[in-house]
Formats: sequence, structure tokens, C-alpha cells
Amino acid sequence: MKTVKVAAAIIQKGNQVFATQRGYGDFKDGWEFPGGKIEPGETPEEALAREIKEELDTEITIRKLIYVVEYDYSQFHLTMYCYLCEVLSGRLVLKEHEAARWLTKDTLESVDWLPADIDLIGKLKELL
Ligand SMILES: Nc1nc2c([nH]c(=O)n2[C@H]2C[C@H](O)[C@@H](COP(=O)(O)OP(=O)(O)OP(=O)(O)O)O2)c(=O)[nH]1
Ligand SMILES: [Mg+2]
Repeated sequence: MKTVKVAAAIIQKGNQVFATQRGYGDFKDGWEFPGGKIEPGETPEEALAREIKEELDTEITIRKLIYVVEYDYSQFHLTMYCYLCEVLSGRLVLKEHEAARWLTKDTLESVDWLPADIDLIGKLKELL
């Protein structure tokens, strides 16, 4: 099966993290952490900075890798590097997503996460 490598940003502000709702494609309306596919020649961190600029018009500070998701979708295997980040500059403008929410430990499960994110959400609950 094909492996898709993705970098995702868990943008943290105090005890909250920034979740976004997909605005198009196969997983439309599902909730995720912003980010996207790592292109050939890019490090995961480079891909992440580029994706967050494209998707949210925001510069981030990437703090650390906190989790690597490995998940089998029917069409591909997903490897997703998840980084704790902070906003450096910019206003988190939704260029591609249809909605966004700041979630706390207590509201983390109030949105409909993509299937691959479920284990990560459990881990985040411990962390927040
Ligand atoms: N960004 C992101 N993608 C996720 C998450 N969970 C999850 O299963 N995915 C899947 C959905 C997609 O199949 C893939 C990442 O794709 P993406 O659509 O964000 O990639 P991209 O920004 O490069 O967009 P595109 O140009 O391919 O449309 O990973 C998540 O939390 N964040
Ligand atoms: Mg994306």
C-alpha cells in the first residue's frame, strides 16, 4: 500500500489547541490538525512551516515532535508527524478550512476527528 507522509501542527495557546475542519475533498467536514503532505526534498518541519503559511497565513514556532500517527486508511497508509507549535506571527486566517475551534482537555472530544487522529487525541488529553 502507498504511504502518505504528513506533518501536522498542534498549535497551542495556554491550555488550548487549534483544531480545523476540512473544507474540501474526501474527508470534507472532518476535524484535523492543520498541515499537509511532505514534498520530496523537504524535512517534516519545512513542510509544516510551508503548509501553515499556505493554510492559515501564519508563521509558527515548531517546539517539538510529540507523536507519530501510523494509520491504515483503505486507500493508503498514513504516517503523520505531529508537532507542538505556537503562533509566531499572523492571525490564523482560514484559507482552506471551513471552521476552526480552540479546544481544551475537556472539549477535545467535542468535534468529529478524522479516524487517524483518535489515538493522538488520547495522548493530548494527558498532555493538556
Ligand atoms: N493535515 C492533516 N491531515 C490529516 C490529519 N488526520 C488525517 O487522517 N489526515 C489525512 C488527511 C489527508 O489524507 C492527509 C493530509 O492531507 P492534506 O489534505 O492536509 O494535505 P495537503 O494540505 O498537502 O493538501 P492537498 O494539497 O493534498 O489537498 O492526511 C490531520 O490531523 N491533519
Ligand atoms: Mg492540509
